[in-house]
Amino acid sequence: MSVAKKEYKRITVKSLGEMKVLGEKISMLTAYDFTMAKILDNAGLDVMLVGDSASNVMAGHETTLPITLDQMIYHASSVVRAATRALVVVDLPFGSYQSDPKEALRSAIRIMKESGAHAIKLEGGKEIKESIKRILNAGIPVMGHLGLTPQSIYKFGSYTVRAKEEEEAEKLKSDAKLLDKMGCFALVLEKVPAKLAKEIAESISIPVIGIGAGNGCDGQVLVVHDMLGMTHEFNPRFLRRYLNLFEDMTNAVAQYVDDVKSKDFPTDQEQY
Ligand SMILES: Nc1nc(=O)c2c([nH]1)NC[C@@H]1CN(c3ccc(C(=O)N[C@@H](CCC(=O)O)C(=O)O)cc3)CN21
Ligand SMILES: CC(C)C(=O)C(=O)O
Ligand SMILES: [Mg+2]
Repeated sequence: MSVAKKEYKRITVKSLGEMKVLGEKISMLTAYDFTMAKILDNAGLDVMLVGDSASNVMAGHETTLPITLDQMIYHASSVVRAATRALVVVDLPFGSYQSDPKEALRSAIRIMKESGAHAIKLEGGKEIKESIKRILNAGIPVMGHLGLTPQSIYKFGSYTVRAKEEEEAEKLKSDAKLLDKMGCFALVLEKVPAKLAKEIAESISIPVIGIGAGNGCDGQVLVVHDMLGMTHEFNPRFLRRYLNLFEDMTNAVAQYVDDVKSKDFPTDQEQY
């Protein structure tokens, strides 16, 4: 069966729902800064996620927990300035929404107001139901995130595959249905069995965007520095590397160091 491919001038949360219906897979990557976001937007990426993985990738922290709301807004505003077509979604960082629904809404409003982003994402299901409701009631589009939820790493103790056991799988399915029913526009499923992710994608109306969740999802997301091969020590099975930039950039910088030391750079043509 062939499906009509639609050209989108600007991706909206509605476009993603249409893509699911048309069977057009959704492409999403993280973005944390203007220059990278320009490249992603220009390349035709559908969704740019200002992930709290900036805590690891940008700031060098071990986990996503330390990054602050102010820091997320700084990254998000840089990405928003680069986006002409892509939808920009921003992670609510750890500690900015778990206390109570009012705090969650305040944090979401700050992101929308101060960065100009189009939507927010937060981790969790039933436990944060009231917070999600409040944010949705304010007219802010919400993307869910279930499965491996890195903000709860100390509860689980490792980054292993989630929902392999029946009980956790049932909770995941019911959380996914809840997020769909409440009116979230999409859902990220991280590191869960492909069969389960496919079953969920087929049983809910909103797009399911997977990371390590198999090809039955309605879209895929990766951390951009991982797929470009800049983070050479991060090697999960779900990661496909499209470049080996760690190596290429190391060689380029080493060459520059050599050229400066050997006085090869700058030449007459490279000075005034
Ligand atoms: N660079 C980067 N990429 C990511 O995908 C990412 C981050 N940072 N930071 C926040 C979260 C953490 N994420 C993770 C972290 C670890 C694995 C993982 O598979 N780790 C091990 C296996 C761990 C285990 O099985 O115990 C691996 O194979 O590398 C997956 C996603 C996804 N996010
Ligand atoms: C891996 C994606 C889904 C994420 O939440 C992040 O980059 O923070
Ligand atoms: Mg995140």
